[in-house]
Amino acid sequence: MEKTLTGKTYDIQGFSVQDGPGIRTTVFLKGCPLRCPWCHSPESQEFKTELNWMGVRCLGIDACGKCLDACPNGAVTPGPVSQNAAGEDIVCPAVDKSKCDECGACAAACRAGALYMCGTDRTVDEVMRRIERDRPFFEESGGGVTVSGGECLSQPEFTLELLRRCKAAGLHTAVDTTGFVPWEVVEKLLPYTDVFLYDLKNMDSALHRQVIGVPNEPILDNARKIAGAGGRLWVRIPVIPMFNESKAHFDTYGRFLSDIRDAVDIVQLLPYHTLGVSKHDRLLKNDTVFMAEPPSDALMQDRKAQLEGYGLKVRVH
Ligand SMILES: C[S@@+](CC[C@H](N)C(=O)[O-])C[C@H]1O[C@@H](n2cnc3c(N)ncnc32)[C@H](O)[C@@H]1O
Ligand code: SF4
Ligand code: SF4
Ligand code: SF4
Repeated sequence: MEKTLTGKTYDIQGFSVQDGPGIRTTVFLKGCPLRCPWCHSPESQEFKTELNWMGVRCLGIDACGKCLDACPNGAVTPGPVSQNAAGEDIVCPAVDKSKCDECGACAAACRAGALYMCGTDRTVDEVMRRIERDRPFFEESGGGVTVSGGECLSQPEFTLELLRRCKAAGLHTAVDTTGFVPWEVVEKLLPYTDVFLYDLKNMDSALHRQVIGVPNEPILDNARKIAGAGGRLWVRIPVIPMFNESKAHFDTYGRFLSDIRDAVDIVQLLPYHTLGVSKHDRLLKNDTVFMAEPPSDALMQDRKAQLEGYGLKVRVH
Protein backbone atom coordinates (compact mmCIF):
# COMPACT_ATOMS: atom_id res chain seq x y z
CA MET A 1 0.00 0.00 0.00
CA GLU A 2 1.28 3.49 -0.85
CA LYS A 3 2.34 5.50 2.20
CA THR A 4 0.24 8.61 2.91
CA LEU A 5 2.28 11.80 2.55
CA THR A 6 2.59 13.69 5.82
CA GLY A 7 4.51 16.77 6.91
CA LYS A 8 5.88 17.36 10.38
CA THR A 9 4.40 20.66 11.54
CA TYR A 10 4.90 22.51 14.79
CA ASP A 11 2.21 25.15 14.40
CA ILE A 12 -0.48 26.48 12.08
CA GLN A 13 -1.20 30.16 12.73
CA GLY A 14 -4.22 32.05 11.45
CA PHE A 15 -4.42 35.86 11.23
CA SER A 16 -0.75 36.30 10.45
CA VAL A 17 0.05 39.75 9.05
CA GLN A 18 3.87 39.46 8.98
CA ASP A 19 4.27 36.54 6.58
CA GLY A 20 3.45 38.10 3.22
CA PRO A 21 0.62 40.24 1.81
CA GLY A 22 -2.74 40.51 3.60
CA ILE A 23 -4.05 38.26 6.34
CA ARG A 24 -2.51 34.82 6.05
CA THR A 25 -2.55 31.35 7.49
CA THR A 26 1.02 30.24 8.11
CA VAL A 27 1.91 26.57 8.23
CA PHE A 28 5.15 26.02 10.16
CA LEU A 29 7.16 22.90 9.32
CA LYS A 30 9.76 21.38 11.59
CA GLY A 31 13.46 20.97 10.76
CA CYS A 32 16.12 23.46 9.68
CA PRO A 33 19.68 22.99 8.38
CA LEU A 34 20.76 26.38 9.80
CA ARG A 35 21.57 27.28 13.40
CA CYS A 36 21.02 31.01 13.91
CA PRO A 37 22.07 31.82 17.50
CA TRP A 38 19.24 34.40 17.72
CA CYS A 39 16.55 32.02 16.35
CA HIS A 40 13.14 32.94 17.75
CA SER A 41 11.72 29.50 17.00
CA PRO A 42 14.32 27.02 18.33
CA GLU A 43 11.57 24.42 18.60
CA SER A 44 11.56 24.39 14.78
CA GLN A 45 15.20 23.39 14.37
CA GLU A 46 15.15 19.62 14.94
CA PHE A 47 13.32 17.41 12.44
CA LYS A 48 11.90 15.09 15.09
CA THR A 49 9.01 15.60 17.53
CA GLU A 50 10.51 16.79 20.83
CA LEU A 51 9.64 17.10 24.50
CA ASN A 52 9.22 20.66 25.84
CA TRP A 53 8.58 21.89 29.38
CA MET A 54 6.82 25.14 30.23
CA GLY A 55 7.85 25.86 33.81
CA VAL A 56 5.05 28.29 34.71
CA ARG A 57 2.46 25.54 34.27
CA CYS A 58 4.23 22.94 36.41
CA LEU A 59 2.62 21.90 39.74
CA GLY A 60 5.92 20.56 41.07
CA ILE A 61 7.25 17.09 41.73
CA ASP A 62 6.17 17.16 45.38
CA ALA A 63 2.52 18.02 44.56
CA CYS A 64 2.26 16.00 41.33
CA GLY A 65 5.27 14.03 40.08
CA LYS A 66 3.28 12.15 37.43
CA CYS A 67 6.10 12.60 34.90
CA LEU A 68 8.56 10.75 37.15
CA ASP A 69 6.31 7.70 37.33
CA ALA A 70 5.48 7.80 33.61
CA CYS A 71 9.01 7.75 32.18
CA PRO A 72 10.05 4.22 31.13
CA ASN A 73 13.72 5.26 30.86
CA GLY A 74 14.26 6.91 34.24
CA ALA A 75 15.07 10.16 32.44
CA VAL A 76 12.96 12.32 34.80
CA THR A 77 14.27 13.04 38.31
CA PRO A 78 13.58 15.72 40.94
CA GLY A 79 15.43 18.83 39.81
CA PRO A 80 16.04 22.36 41.05
CA VAL A 81 13.64 24.35 43.23
CA SER A 82 11.95 27.18 41.38
CA GLN A 83 8.93 29.46 41.82
CA ASN A 84 5.59 28.68 40.18
CA ALA A 85 3.16 31.26 38.75
CA ALA A 86 1.76 31.91 42.26
CA GLY A 87 5.27 32.63 43.61
CA GLU A 88 5.47 29.37 45.63
CA ASP A 89 8.60 27.20 45.72
CA ILE A 90 8.22 23.95 43.78
CA VAL A 91 10.60 21.11 42.92
CA CYS A 92 10.89 21.06 39.11
CA PRO A 93 11.43 17.92 37.06
CA ALA A 94 14.89 17.52 35.53
CA VAL A 95 15.04 15.62 32.23
CA ASP A 96 18.24 13.80 31.28
CA LYS A 97 18.06 14.18 27.50
CA SER A 98 20.73 11.50 27.01
CA LYS A 99 18.23 8.94 28.38
CA CYS A 100 15.14 10.43 26.69
CA ASP A 101 13.87 8.90 23.43
CA GLU A 102 11.07 11.50 23.07
CA CYS A 103 8.41 8.79 23.62
CA GLY A 104 5.93 11.36 25.00
CA ALA A 105 4.74 9.26 27.99
CA CYS A 106 5.54 12.02 30.50
CA ALA A 107 3.75 14.63 28.38
CA ALA A 108 0.69 12.38 28.15
CA ALA A 109 0.73 12.00 31.96
CA CYS A 110 1.14 15.75 32.61
CA ARG A 111 -2.39 17.06 33.18
CA ALA A 112 -1.12 20.61 33.68
CA GLY A 113 0.23 20.77 30.12
CA ALA A 114 3.68 21.74 31.44
CA LEU A 115 5.32 18.90 29.52
CA TYR A 116 4.21 18.70 25.91
CA MET A 117 5.43 17.27 22.63
CA CYS A 118 6.25 19.72 19.81
CA GLY A 119 5.85 18.31 16.28
CA THR A 120 2.71 16.82 14.69
CA ASP A 121 2.51 14.71 11.54
CA ARG A 122 -0.30 16.05 9.37
CA THR A 123 -1.59 15.04 5.95
CA VAL A 124 -2.12 17.63 3.22
CA ASP A 125 -5.89 17.06 3.53
CA GLU A 126 -5.79 17.91 7.24
CA VAL A 127 -3.83 21.09 6.64
CA MET A 128 -6.11 22.12 3.76
CA ARG A 129 -9.19 21.70 6.00
CA ARG A 130 -7.59 24.03 8.56
CA ILE A 131 -6.66 26.55 5.85
CA GLU A 132 -10.15 26.58 4.35
CA ARG A 133 -11.59 27.83 7.66
CA ASP A 134 -9.69 31.11 7.12
CA ARG A 135 -10.64 31.64 3.47
CA PRO A 136 -13.03 34.60 4.15
CA PHE A 137 -10.10 36.57 5.68
CA PHE A 138 -7.88 35.95 2.65
CA GLU A 139 -10.51 37.23 0.28
CA GLU A 140 -11.10 40.46 2.21
CA SER A 141 -7.40 41.28 2.71
CA GLY A 142 -5.61 39.97 -0.37
CA GLY A 143 -3.97 37.35 1.84
CA GLY A 144 -3.44 33.63 1.50
CA VAL A 145 -1.25 30.82 2.72
CA THR A 146 2.41 30.92 3.76
CA VAL A 147 4.45 27.77 4.22
CA SER A 148 7.23 28.46 6.71
CA GLY A 149 9.43 26.81 9.33
CA GLY A 150 12.16 25.92 10.22
CA GLU A 151 13.04 25.32 6.61
CA CYS A 152 9.88 24.11 4.89
CA LEU A 153 11.85 23.09 1.79
CA SER A 154 13.65 20.47 3.88
CA GLN A 155 10.30 18.63 3.56
CA PRO A 156 10.08 19.24 -0.20
CA GLU A 157 7.41 16.71 -1.20
CA PHE A 158 4.95 17.83 1.44
CA THR A 159 5.51 21.53 0.75
CA LEU A 160 5.13 21.02 -3.02
CA GLU A 161 1.90 19.08 -2.62
CA LEU A 162 0.49 21.62 -0.16
CA LEU A 163 1.27 24.49 -2.53
CA ARG A 164 -0.25 22.61 -5.49
CA ARG A 165 -3.45 22.09 -3.53
CA CYS A 166 -3.56 25.74 -2.43
CA LYS A 167 -3.16 26.95 -6.02
CA ALA A 168 -5.81 24.49 -7.21
CA ALA A 169 -8.10 26.00 -4.54
CA GLY A 170 -7.42 29.51 -5.91
CA LEU A 171 -5.34 30.71 -2.94
CA HIS A 172 -2.37 33.11 -2.94
CA THR A 173 0.78 31.27 -1.84
CA ALA A 174 4.04 32.30 -0.19
CA VAL A 175 7.06 30.20 0.76
CA ASP A 176 9.13 31.46 3.68
CA THR A 177 12.62 30.06 3.17
CA THR A 178 16.28 30.35 4.10
CA GLY A 179 17.09 29.55 0.46
CA PHE A 180 19.57 26.93 1.67
CA VAL A 181 18.16 24.09 -0.42
CA PRO A 182 19.05 22.50 -3.79
CA TRP A 183 17.89 24.57 -6.79
CA GLU A 184 15.95 21.54 -8.12
CA VAL A 185 13.65 21.78 -5.08
CA VAL A 186 13.00 25.50 -5.58
CA GLU A 187 12.49 25.08 -9.34
CA LYS A 188 9.64 22.59 -8.87
CA LEU A 189 7.85 25.05 -6.60
CA LEU A 190 7.98 28.01 -8.97
CA PRO A 191 4.64 27.42 -10.73
CA TYR A 192 2.82 27.15 -7.39
CA THR A 193 4.50 29.99 -5.43
CA ASP A 194 3.30 33.57 -5.84
CA VAL A 195 6.08 34.98 -3.70
CA PHE A 196 9.20 33.74 -1.90
CA LEU A 197 9.84 35.34 1.49
CA TYR A 198 13.57 35.05 1.21
CA ASP A 199 16.03 35.60 4.06
CA LEU A 200 19.45 37.12 3.43
CA LYS A 201 21.14 36.83 6.80
CA ASN A 202 24.69 37.85 5.88
CA MET A 203 26.50 38.61 2.62
CA ASP A 204 29.91 37.40 3.87
CA SER A 205 29.97 33.63 3.29
CA ALA A 206 32.78 32.91 5.78
CA LEU A 207 30.94 34.76 8.54
CA HIS A 208 27.65 33.13 7.52
CA ARG A 209 29.28 29.72 7.88
CA GLN A 210 31.05 30.59 11.12
CA VAL A 211 27.94 31.92 12.87
CA ILE A 212 25.05 29.98 11.28
CA GLY A 213 26.86 26.81 10.27
CA VAL A 214 26.39 26.95 6.48
CA PRO A 215 27.83 29.10 3.65
CA ASN A 216 25.67 31.63 1.80
CA GLU A 217 26.60 30.85 -1.84
CA PRO A 218 23.68 28.44 -2.45
CA ILE A 219 21.32 31.03 -0.94
CA LEU A 220 22.57 33.86 -3.17
CA ASP A 221 22.61 31.59 -6.25
CA ASN A 222 19.02 30.48 -5.66
CA ALA A 223 17.90 34.11 -5.23
CA ARG A 224 19.45 35.00 -8.61
CA LYS A 225 17.89 31.92 -10.23
CA ILE A 226 14.42 32.65 -8.83
CA ALA A 227 14.70 36.19 -10.21
CA GLY A 228 15.94 34.86 -13.57
CA ALA A 229 13.05 32.39 -13.78
CA GLY A 230 10.41 35.09 -13.24
CA GLY A 231 9.72 34.34 -9.57
CA ARG A 232 8.88 37.11 -7.10
CA LEU A 233 10.96 37.80 -4.00
CA TRP A 234 10.03 39.46 -0.72
CA VAL A 235 13.50 39.75 0.80
CA ARG A 236 13.86 39.65 4.57
CA ILE A 237 16.91 40.80 6.49
CA PRO A 238 16.95 40.08 10.23
CA VAL A 239 19.04 42.98 11.56
CA ILE A 240 21.33 41.37 14.13
CA PRO A 241 23.71 43.36 16.38
CA MET A 242 27.42 42.71 15.75
CA PHE A 243 26.57 40.49 12.77
CA ASN A 244 25.07 42.38 9.85
CA GLU A 245 23.88 45.78 11.09
CA SER A 246 26.79 47.96 9.88
CA LYS A 247 26.48 50.57 7.16
CA ALA A 248 29.26 48.88 5.17
CA HIS A 249 27.46 45.56 5.31
CA PHE A 250 24.22 47.11 4.13
CA ASP A 251 26.03 48.42 1.07
CA THR A 252 26.82 44.79 0.16
CA TYR A 253 23.09 44.02 0.47
CA GLY A 254 22.32 47.05 -1.66
CA ARG A 255 24.72 46.03 -4.44
CA PHE A 256 23.47 42.42 -4.53
CA LEU A 257 19.80 43.40 -4.52
CA SER A 258 20.29 46.07 -7.20
CA ASP A 259 21.19 43.29 -9.64
CA ILE A 260 17.86 41.49 -9.08
CA ARG A 261 15.81 44.62 -8.28
CA ASP A 262 13.06 43.89 -10.83
CA ALA A 263 12.17 40.64 -9.07
CA VAL A 264 12.12 42.13 -5.56
CA ASP A 265 8.65 43.29 -4.44
CA ILE A 266 9.92 44.61 -1.11
CA VAL A 267 12.79 44.35 1.36
CA GLN A 268 11.61 43.81 4.92
CA LEU A 269 14.04 44.70 7.72
CA LEU A 270 13.34 42.70 10.89
CA PRO A 271 14.95 44.18 14.00
CA TYR A 272 16.54 41.54 16.22
CA HIS A 273 14.30 40.73 19.23
CA THR A 274 14.61 38.45 22.24
CA LEU A 275 11.12 36.89 22.14
CA GLY A 276 12.54 33.42 21.49
CA VAL A 277 14.87 33.30 24.48
CA SER A 278 12.43 31.58 26.87
CA LYS A 279 11.63 28.99 24.17
CA HIS A 280 15.24 27.76 24.31
CA ASP A 281 14.76 26.85 28.00
CA ARG A 282 11.60 24.90 27.18
CA LEU A 283 13.64 22.50 25.06
CA LEU A 284 15.56 21.33 28.16
CA LYS A 285 18.88 21.27 26.30
CA ASN A 286 20.85 23.88 28.28
CA ASP A 287 21.77 25.63 25.01
CA THR A 288 23.76 28.86 25.19
CA VAL A 289 21.48 31.58 23.85
CA PHE A 290 22.57 34.72 22.02
CA MET A 291 21.47 37.90 23.82
CA ALA A 292 22.03 41.49 22.74
CA GLU A 293 20.42 44.91 22.83
CA PRO A 294 17.96 45.19 19.89
CA PRO A 295 18.91 47.74 17.22
CA SER A 296 17.53 51.24 17.80
CA ASP A 297 14.68 52.70 15.72
CA ALA A 298 17.15 55.29 14.42
CA LEU A 299 19.50 52.58 13.13
CA MET A 300 16.60 50.74 11.47
CA GLN A 301 15.45 53.96 9.75
CA ASP A 302 19.04 54.66 8.59
CA ARG A 303 19.38 51.20 7.06
CA LYS A 304 15.96 51.55 5.42
CA ALA A 305 16.97 54.85 3.84
CA GLN A 306 20.31 53.35 2.78
CA LEU A 307 18.63 50.50 0.86
CA GLU A 308 16.03 52.86 -0.61
CA GLY A 309 19.03 54.67 -2.08
CA TYR A 310 19.58 51.53 -4.19
CA GLY A 311 16.11 51.92 -5.70
CA LEU A 312 14.49 49.28 -3.48
CA LYS A 313 11.14 49.44 -1.71
CA VAL A 314 11.89 48.86 1.98
CA ARG A 315 9.86 48.49 5.16
CA VAL A 316 10.81 47.97 8.80
CA HIS A 317 8.93 45.08 10.56
C1 LIG B 1 10.64 31.72 11.65
S1 LIG B 1 11.59 32.46 10.39
C2 LIG B 1 11.02 31.52 9.04
C3 LIG B 1 11.96 31.22 7.90
C4 LIG B 1 13.31 30.62 8.17
N1 LIG B 1 13.36 29.86 9.35
C5 LIG B 1 14.35 31.71 8.17
O1 LIG B 1 14.85 32.06 9.23
O2 LIG B 1 14.67 32.17 7.09
C6 LIG B 1 10.79 34.01 10.08
C7 LIG B 1 11.68 35.21 10.10
O3 LIG B 1 12.06 35.51 11.43
C8 LIG B 1 13.39 35.97 11.44
N2 LIG B 1 13.95 35.83 12.79
C9 LIG B 1 14.27 34.70 13.45
N3 LIG B 1 14.71 34.98 14.70
C10 LIG B 1 14.68 36.32 14.83
C11 LIG B 1 15.02 37.24 15.88
N4 LIG B 1 15.47 36.82 17.05
N5 LIG B 1 14.85 38.56 15.65
C12 LIG B 1 14.37 39.01 14.45
N6 LIG B 1 14.03 38.22 13.42
C13 LIG B 1 14.18 36.88 13.61
C14 LIG B 1 14.04 35.12 10.38
O4 LIG B 1 15.26 35.69 9.95
C15 LIG B 1 12.96 35.07 9.32
O5 LIG B 1 13.06 36.19 8.47
S1 SF4 C 1 9.64 11.73 26.48
FE1 SF4 C 1 11.64 11.32 27.40
S2 SF4 C 1 11.47 12.01 29.49
FE2 SF4 C 1 9.38 11.80 28.71
S3 SF4 C 1 8.75 9.73 29.22
FE3 SF4 C 1 9.62 9.58 27.19
S4 SF4 C 1 11.78 9.10 27.53
FE4 SF4 C 1 10.97 9.83 29.49
S1 SF4 D 1 3.57 15.92 35.46
FE1 SF4 D 1 3.64 18.02 34.69
S2 SF4 D 1 2.83 19.29 36.31
FE2 SF4 D 1 3.35 17.28 37.21
S3 SF4 D 1 5.43 17.58 37.98
FE3 SF4 D 1 5.61 16.71 35.94
S4 SF4 D 1 5.81 18.51 34.61
FE4 SF4 D 1 5.06 19.26 36.56
S1 SF4 E 1 16.92 29.67 9.61
FE1 SF4 E 1 15.11 30.34 10.74
S2 SF4 E 1 14.41 28.50 11.82
FE2 SF4 E 1 16.47 28.07 11.09
S3 SF4 E 1 17.78 28.53 12.83
FE3 SF4 E 1 17.67 30.38 11.55
S4 SF4 E 1 15.94 31.62 12.35
FE4 SF4 E 1 15.78 29.54 13.20
